[in-house]
Amino acid sequence: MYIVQIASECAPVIKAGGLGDVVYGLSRELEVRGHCVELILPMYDCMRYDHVWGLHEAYRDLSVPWYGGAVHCNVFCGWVHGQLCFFIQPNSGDNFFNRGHYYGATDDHMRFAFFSKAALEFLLRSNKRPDILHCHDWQTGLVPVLLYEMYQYHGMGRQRVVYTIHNFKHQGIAGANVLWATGLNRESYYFHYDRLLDNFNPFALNLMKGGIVYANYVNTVSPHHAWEARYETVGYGLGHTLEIHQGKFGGILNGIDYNVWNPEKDDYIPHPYSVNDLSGKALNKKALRERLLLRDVDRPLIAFIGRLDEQKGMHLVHHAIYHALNKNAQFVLLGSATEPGINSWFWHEKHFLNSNPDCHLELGFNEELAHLIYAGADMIVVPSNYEPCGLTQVIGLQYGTVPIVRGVGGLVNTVFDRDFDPEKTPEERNGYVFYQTDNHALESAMNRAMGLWTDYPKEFQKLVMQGMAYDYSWNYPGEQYQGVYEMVRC
Ligand SMILES: Nc1ncnc2c1ncn2[C@@H]1O[C@H](COP(=O)(O)OP(=O)(O)O[C@H]2O[C@H](CO)[C@@H](O)[C@H](O)[C@H]2O)[C@@H](O)[C@H]1O
Repeated sequence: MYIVQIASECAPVIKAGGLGDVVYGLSRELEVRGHCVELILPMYDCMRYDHVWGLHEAYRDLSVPWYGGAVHCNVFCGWVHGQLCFFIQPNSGDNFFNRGHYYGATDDHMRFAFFSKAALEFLLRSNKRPDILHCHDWQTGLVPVLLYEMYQYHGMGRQRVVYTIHNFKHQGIAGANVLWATGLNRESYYFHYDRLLDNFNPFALNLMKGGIVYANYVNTVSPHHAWEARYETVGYGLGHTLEIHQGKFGGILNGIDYNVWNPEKDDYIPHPYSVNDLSGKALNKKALRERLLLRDVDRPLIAFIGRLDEQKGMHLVHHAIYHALNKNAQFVLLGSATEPGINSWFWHEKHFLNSNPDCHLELGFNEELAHLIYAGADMIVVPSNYEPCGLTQVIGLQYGTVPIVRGVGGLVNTVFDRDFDPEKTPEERNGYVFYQTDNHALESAMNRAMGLWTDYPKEFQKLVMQGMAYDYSWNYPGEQYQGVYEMVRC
């Protein structure tokens, strides 16, 4: 099959979080399975150009209709660690992708509406006719709308869309100007409950809802979150829309790319190791301590890696730091916040804990340090409020770092409590799970993990090895996506 992924991120060239990992990892897996895969991405000024090989102009002066006129774009082409990618660079006074950041501008809905339109225009003009367009999150929710309402009449009648939702919280709320800019026009047609009208705001369009309504298949990134999105509040108002479209909605658990996340051949860690010989892990712990100026003592080291966002359970992350220190463990946090209140809160904590020899807070985005933390830590906490899939616990398992997670979303599908899991045998369990959102729930899970590390080190090592034995590669999810593509293709 010929598959084109249209997305706002692809690791490592454009990565704000897990979306980038998934777009890259899934594309590689599909290529290994013999499919032809291409990516269309925005050409941001701040992307990691050092991760693109052979960047060259592929299409000059692509004229993208926009409002009554057109925006002229150049399309560049290059390889991101073996993956062929097209980058769209608009030449307009709006400077859509020259903002010094990926997201967070007040006109994000216009930036990505433009990107969706430009991606389709590029496919049309360059005579590319993929079997499948795979779109991700609200940024590309307009692609199936434009395809079905416009582009199918220009010779793209055989293309089918799979739409993957990585986070229901951000839905792309827009006004009528999106319709006039993209040429969809007909306000009264689109401001309709059955189409793009937001389920709660009668004056707004919802781009993610458009993706759900118009795509041929819709999924989120774990089976449990697919259930939660329909029946609990984490669908952020789209539960009823999912209910209406339940026949084409499901959950496919993410994988991780074992060529990127593999302690046996990770270039970012000084001491490779494997489940058969864990001695390198202890050396990485030492290297991590040296790098972050932590003292080298016989204590467990607990980590948190992730966006500092309300989604990730910030009050519990905060409590985990102090509870670990109270219990004579060490704590390392790597994260960045876009929300100013959370940002200043954690900068305050960082200053407060700066001279503590058992704790380090690294505020910012640092891919290389993330690898060393996964390799050097003993445990990783993921106390999320909600979590569509979660990659940090899965990467943790692969690196022999025991996850301590809250039992929500994809965390339920990937982590099985060592002491209490109702379905897994003791030999199949791989971490610790708590359910409530209060400090005591987190403490009880952390205490059980730290207790095992301190009092029963052999048992702890067994748990580490059981976690490393899990296969969370793209192999199985790749097969599932392939099945979905086959189901919807013409
Ligand atoms: N400061 C930092 N420095 C370096 N690396 C950092 C970092 N902060 C995060 N990362 C990395 O970014 C990724 C984050 O993965 P998550 O699963 O937490 O994704 P996120 O919540 O962004 O995305 C959403 O999409 C993904 C993919 O579908 C879902 O798993 C998830 O539940 C959903 O919320 C990991 O690779 C992690 O190592």
